[in-house]
Amino acid sequence: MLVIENCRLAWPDFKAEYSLSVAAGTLCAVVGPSGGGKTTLLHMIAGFETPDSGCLTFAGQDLLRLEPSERPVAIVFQDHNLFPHLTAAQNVALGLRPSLRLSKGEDVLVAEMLNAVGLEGLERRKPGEMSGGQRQRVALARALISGRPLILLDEPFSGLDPGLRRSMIQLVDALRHKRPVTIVMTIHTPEDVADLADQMAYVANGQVVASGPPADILTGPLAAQIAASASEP
Ligand SMILES: Nc1ncnc2c1ncn2[C@@H]1O[C@H](COP(=O)(O)OP(=O)(O)OP(=O)(O)O)[C@@H](O)[C@H]1O
Repeated sequence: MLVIENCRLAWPDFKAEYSLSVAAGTLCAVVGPSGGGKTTLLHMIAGFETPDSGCLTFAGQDLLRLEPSERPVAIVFQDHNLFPHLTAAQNVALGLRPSLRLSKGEDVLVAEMLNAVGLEGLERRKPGEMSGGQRQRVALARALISGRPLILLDEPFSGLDPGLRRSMIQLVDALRHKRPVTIVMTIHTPEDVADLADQMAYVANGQVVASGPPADILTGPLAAQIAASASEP
């Protein structure tokens, strides 16, 4: 279980106080208006931002005592942060061994992960030789192969066309059923994830205003606001 309790952050122009619980092995979609604090929430979980007060635990472990690199967290950003001079296989392998010195068994794991995300045959391509969707698959594979149990996806598929976006979300859903991971994903298009997410959290003005089953959130009192934020450019 990921538990965030009254975690406060304050900048001159933005104040946040987050409280949210996400059950282990579930997919939580974070929605809400632009500037509402979705990315900041993920950055805080990953350790890029430190709350002034509050509690943040995962599987009972106090994450606030850990450096970002020590946290059981892998994060995928919208711009996916791939290394342009490395092949798809090497970019994925970084999630396993930052030195890229892989054992034979680890080579096999990388190949299996590339297959799992539908990139068989493209192992030797560099990011510049792949489509946006293929690059996102590499970034996803790198996060998943890290073996870290908490995966944070920050608008990972928003640059893709609607059909590809939906199929990437289905891929995330399929992969999480193969290996138990807890996923928190920010998304601008709640309808893409409504039938797959276990939980939806609406974040606005630096707070989790509501959280629950997607059907309840999408048809509840916030329905109009969620629809409005989904139609923002
Ligand atoms: N390091 C920082 N210092 C000061 N302000 C920051 C910092 N990081 C984020 N903010 C502010 O926090 C607010 C929330 O930003 P955030 O990126 O979390 O929103 P968001 O909901 O993810 O928006 P979007 O949907 O547009 O990506 C913004 O006003 C932003 O300017």
